[in-house]
Amino acid sequence: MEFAKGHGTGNDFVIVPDLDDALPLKDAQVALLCDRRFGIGGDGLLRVAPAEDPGAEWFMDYRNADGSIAEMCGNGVRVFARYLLEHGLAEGPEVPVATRAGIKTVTVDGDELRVDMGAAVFGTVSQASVEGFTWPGQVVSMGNPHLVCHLGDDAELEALELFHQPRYDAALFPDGVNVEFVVGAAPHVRMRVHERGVGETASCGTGACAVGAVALRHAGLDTGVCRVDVPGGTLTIEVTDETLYMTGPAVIVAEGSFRL
Ligand SMILES: N[C@@H](CCC[C@H](N)C(=O)O)C(=O)O
Repeated sequence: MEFAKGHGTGNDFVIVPDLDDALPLKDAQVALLCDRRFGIGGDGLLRVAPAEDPGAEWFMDYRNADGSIAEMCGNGVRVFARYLLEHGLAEGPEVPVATRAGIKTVTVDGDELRVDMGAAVFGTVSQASVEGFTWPGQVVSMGNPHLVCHLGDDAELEALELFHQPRYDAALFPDGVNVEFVVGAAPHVRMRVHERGVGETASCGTGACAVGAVALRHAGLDTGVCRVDVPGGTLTIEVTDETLYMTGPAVIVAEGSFRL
């Protein structure tokens, strides 16, 4: 089986080209491919399959490292577009990608890629707990679910123990949730994230979108730009009247074959 490996701000993915849609991967196969000791290793897997939607040629079949399906992956869609561009499967500068959360258009922006992610949808206020500490959290949908919690300072963010899934209101999130922990205020915030179906990762694109949108809203801004630092780098979030753009790097680091 051919594969490639890529990452966006340290959020890494196994890429499986399945151009004839002949390789529907089972959960256990995805988990093996993403295993860092027994497989290739990745926070998730991107299967490149033909799109059914006429607005895009390719569908990003995104799976979390545990094999579970998620609606959307912000770093993944940039890495997916980079793969298409490098393999002559798309021409650019605009690359429409079909996802479970609709078509996302990725645009080449110098060395980086900019994605029209669609507007953030704000929900209720809930809470998340880690090791007996509880923070209020803003619910945000970027196609997939997020809970954005603000912490007091950098020391509190550094000290956070994210080996385990933060506790959350399971009635509100029956399918689980990605939890972001943030310090700072717009136009510049820092975050760590615990991803549903993965664990703590070096970055989460949809999480950074949710965090940037919340930071701008806290600053009383309906539109604007917010820099979001993640452990693996920096993503830039721009909120306009119509939509939300995320800009950041995406690189392919390896290609090879794997015995499944
Ligand atoms: N890392 C991703 C998000 C991947 C999906 C997430 N774990 C979920 O289950 O919703 C990103 O860059 O957005």
